Amino acid sequence: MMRWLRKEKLPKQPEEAHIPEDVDDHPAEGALENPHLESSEAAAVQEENLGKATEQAAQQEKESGPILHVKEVRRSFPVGGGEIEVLKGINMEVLPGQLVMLRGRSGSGKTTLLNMLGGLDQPTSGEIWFRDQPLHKLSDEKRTVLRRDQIGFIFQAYALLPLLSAWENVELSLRMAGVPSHEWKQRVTHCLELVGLGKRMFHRPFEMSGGEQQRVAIAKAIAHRPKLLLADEPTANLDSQMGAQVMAVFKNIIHTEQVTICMTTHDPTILEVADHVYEMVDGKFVE
Ligand SMILES: Nc1ncnc2c1ncn2[C@@H]1O[C@H](COP(=O)(O)OP(=O)(O)OP(=O)(O)O)[C@@H](O)[C@H]1O
Repeated sequence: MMRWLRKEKLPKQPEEAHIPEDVDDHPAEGALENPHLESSEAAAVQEENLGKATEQAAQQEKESGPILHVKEVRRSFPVGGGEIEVLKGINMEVLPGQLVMLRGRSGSGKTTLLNMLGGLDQPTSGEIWFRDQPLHKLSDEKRTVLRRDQIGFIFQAYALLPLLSAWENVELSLRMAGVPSHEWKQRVTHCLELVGLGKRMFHRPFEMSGGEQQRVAIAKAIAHRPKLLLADEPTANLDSQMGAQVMAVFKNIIHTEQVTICMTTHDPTILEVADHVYEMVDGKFVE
């Protein structure tokens, strides 16, 4: 049976993450009560313990070396009778729990590199390691499995199915990732609440702002608990306030979901939230 979500039982967002609260005062239809939160005191203890556990997990991950290691990567494409070299010797490391940005002008090669970090494409030469997996050598099949299990993607244009509600969009990604159906309800609720959309769960994309749609896309991308989230210009279609909200969600999920984020951007105003910025010029990183 469906129940109302009582306000005092909503999980708190960390203060530093300015994720907007839903303005709608009506509780979300079908939202779940959390049976573990018997009182506000218990909730506070639970939250504190969770915080400690996630910090420890993040620390352990950090100590275990990079999640991505890119060595001398080059990528050429055949064009006309010749070839164009788009990536010209890229080296980078991404540590677990980092928010890393690739910044550069249009055509500098950011998307080409991001596609390779996610195993959508392979380098002409060089190496890309995802943990102990050599993405540069894996077959299409193995890269597909790795992507499905461990990587989430977010695009500039949200990539939501327009006739499905926010809830159904997120649920669909769990179905596709092969997550057991008994986990869907709790996980979809959790992910949508995490991105500040607990009261927009049953809206369809056209009933939401661009920023809200992008936050649904984030919930969808993290629902199957990927280790790595790749985002191609996730704030490009948003105004500065909505862009800042998306960045606040990113900072938040790094801690709560132990995810690592690598994103491309043109936007200089969001660079300050990055742990590391790689500046790309004509297929190379510059200082
Ligand atoms: N499959 C391909 N075949 C030929 N050229 C390609 C191919 N993919 C990318 N390129 C070229 O590589 C260059 C870099 O493209 P890429 O999309 O990586 O740049 P970008 O920095 O992400 O640009 P933007 O910010 O506009 O998205 C461009 O000149 C593009 O035309």
